[in-house]
Amino acid sequence: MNKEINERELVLGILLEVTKEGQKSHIVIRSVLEKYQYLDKRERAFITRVSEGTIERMLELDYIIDQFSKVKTNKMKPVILNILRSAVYQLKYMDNVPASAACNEAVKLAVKKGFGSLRGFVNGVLRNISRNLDGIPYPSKEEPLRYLSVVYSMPDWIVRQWLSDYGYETTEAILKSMYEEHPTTVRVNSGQTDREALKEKLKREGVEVKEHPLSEEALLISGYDYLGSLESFRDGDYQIQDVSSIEVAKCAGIKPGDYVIDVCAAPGGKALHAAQLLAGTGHVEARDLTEQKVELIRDNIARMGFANIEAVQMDATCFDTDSVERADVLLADLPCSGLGVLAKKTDLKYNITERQQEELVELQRQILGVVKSYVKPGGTLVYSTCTVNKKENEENAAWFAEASPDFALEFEKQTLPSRESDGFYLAKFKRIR
Ligand SMILES: C[S@@+](CC[C@H](N)C(=O)[O-])C[C@H]1O[C@@H](n2cnc3c(N)ncnc32)[C@H](O)[C@@H]1O
Repeated sequence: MNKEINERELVLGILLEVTKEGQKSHIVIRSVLEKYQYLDKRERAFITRVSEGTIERMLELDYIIDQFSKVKTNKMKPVILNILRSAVYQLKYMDNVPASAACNEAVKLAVKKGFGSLRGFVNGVLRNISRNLDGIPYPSKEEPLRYLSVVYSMPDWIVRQWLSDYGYETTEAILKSMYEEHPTTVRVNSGQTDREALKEKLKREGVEVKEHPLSEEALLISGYDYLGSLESFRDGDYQIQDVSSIEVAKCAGIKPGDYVIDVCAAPGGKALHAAQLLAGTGHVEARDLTEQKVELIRDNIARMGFANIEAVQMDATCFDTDSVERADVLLADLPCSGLGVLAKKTDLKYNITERQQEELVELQRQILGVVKSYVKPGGTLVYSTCTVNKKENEENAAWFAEASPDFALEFEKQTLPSRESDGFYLAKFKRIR
């Protein structure tokens, strides 16, 4: 590659943008790969793997560095800290990178970035870690919170909440699943094609494709560059949607001719599924807060080619008199802390706080309190989130049932994150009078 800027320097730039500027990692990585189009496949894969891996394992990497450095990570200059982090990631998790290369390249990069005086420090810390990789003193399992937080690089407050909600074994299973491979799940647009035909079409496009073990409507795809380059995607043969989220429209009991309102619909996964289940009848109103979000829904409607759905800009916290008792089915897939999709959104765990979670619980209650009157007597309300914790999920459903005697909880389901599925929660309510 062009030797003026090498792949480790690009990784450093990505890490600095994510950790210092608070940018989202997948966006920063994508824009670097777009800017440096001339990179070959191997270099692109290296940049993606080291950047994503370093961010994903950041708490563990900092813990390791702190075991071997007199200057602690919270006192280090961001450039040096991020050079060390990505080098330790290569040492610990990338067998195909020789230890000498990880150390030497880190030292060279520190010098190139104007930290020549720290050359000995960077070299010393990394050689020391490299020599002792197999004997790193991790926290003891006797301290489950600290142990799980360091080993799975998860902020304390999230581990504490999961331990309290689900116990040790389940918490560790959730944390482990974050590090398994997660191919993309797509829901087949059955109005237009079927699973067999779509499988063949995807294979012809060079995509690796498997049937989803948990859903007859879904396929697992991988090995593609980006979705927009696939004709099958542009043709609207499928929609990206996790199996857990496919359950929402499925469980809602949608019948031909129904009026469906989705109050938080962008980018449109569940609303489009509802439109598909209506098979050309009825109507879906897919709402979201901003025009920008509504545009995303419109793009997907156009791509999937449904005529029985429209996207509308509307704030779900504001009462809409025209909607009162209008909906046979109301979907309330509300903004949430997203703890069920941390495997896919690597940096979210460092950005979401317990305080924000509390605010989200309030927002969820506020929205539910407003939109419940849009449900017809006898109609259905499905509350869902892509998160994993009782406050936003079971406790909110219990609050809603208590505060709304005209609604009865029919069932609720918490799906925990796993290889095959995101973490997801849904509660189905019937309006009984
Ligand atoms: C979990 S996402 C919805 C995902 C969508 N249901 C799907 O299946 O593709 C939550 C959505 O709520 C929207 N939102 C947040 N606050 C809102 C509000 N006050 N009114 C309407 N939508 C809101 C966000 O813009 C976001 O698109």
